[in-house]
Amino acid sequence: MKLKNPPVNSLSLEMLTELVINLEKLENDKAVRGLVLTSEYPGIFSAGLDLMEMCGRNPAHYAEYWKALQEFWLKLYQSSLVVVAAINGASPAGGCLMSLICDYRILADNPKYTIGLNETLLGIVAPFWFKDTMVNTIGHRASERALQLGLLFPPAEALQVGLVDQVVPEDKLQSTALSVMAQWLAIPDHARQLTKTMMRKPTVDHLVKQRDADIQNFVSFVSRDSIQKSLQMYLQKLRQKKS
Ligand SMILES: CCCCC/C=C\C/C=C\CC/C=C/CC(=O)SCCNC(=O)CCNC(=O)[C@H](O)C(C)(C)COP(=O)(O)OP(=O)(O)OC[C@H]1O[C@@H](n2cnc3c(N)ncnc32)[C@H](O)[C@@H]1OP(=O)(O)O
Repeated sequence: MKLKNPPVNSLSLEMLTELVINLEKLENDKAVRGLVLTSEYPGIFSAGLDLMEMCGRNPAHYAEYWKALQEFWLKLYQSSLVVVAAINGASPAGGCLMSLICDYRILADNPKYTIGLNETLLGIVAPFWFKDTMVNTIGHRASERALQLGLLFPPAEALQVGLVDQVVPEDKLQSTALSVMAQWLAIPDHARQLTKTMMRKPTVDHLVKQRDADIQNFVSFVSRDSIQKSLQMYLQKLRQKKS
């Protein structure tokens, strides 16, 4: 599956909705057992959540957006397919989250392709289920440091901390993803799927129990004037970078 939402594959409401529909189609197709997630645009895997969905909108919109993001996370995290992320570009915040919920992550070796949950740099806070997903991958201490500092790791550091499973030359990314997929598909589906469900259930249950409260938290947090100001300033900085 190739992410395709120019210019930076930000996760807009429309993009999240399409991703969920496509995932459902693949899940229901008996001929499909695995999925490689990559970007149509080498250089950018995904810029994460679409900041335009979180700026200057009304509470009903924020609630709808957050629910769509939860839905996407729940679908992909619980997918019965083998999901391999072939990360061919920068992968900040929601882009990193999307990689973390795959079964295996391969990052192309390019110093520009940084990955991490950098929410604090925007003056916002990664919600508990982003944090849980990261802790499940790299452990508590490394997550605490990475989350507080909003670290974006270049490939060698991402590998060292365990945020990705492999770093490979850019021209070997897709072929490596296919050989990793072959290795995972050699395991009987039912045994692998039950194991995945068992490993992920506590994290899934945590969000499912708190879903409505989490939406309310997001809406009231993002509606604050101070948060709106931080997001606007961040967007301005991104735009000024060009000039
Ligand atoms: C205790 C209480 C707790 C309560 C908690 C409750 C709830 C939690 C609340 C909030 C949590 C919300 C979580 C958010 C997670 C996120 O994902 S936020 C998004 C973070 N993303 C980023 O920081 C990435 C920003 N982008 C970049 O760094 C770069 O764009 C890039 C991806 C590295 C690409 O660089 P490049 O040089 O190629 O492109 P440009 O920078 O020139 O960008 C082109 C164009 O795209 C716009 N843009 C970039 N990123 C985004 C984005 N994420 N959303 C929307 N638009 C984006 C950029 O502004 C440019 O636009 P243009 O100038 O109009 O062309």
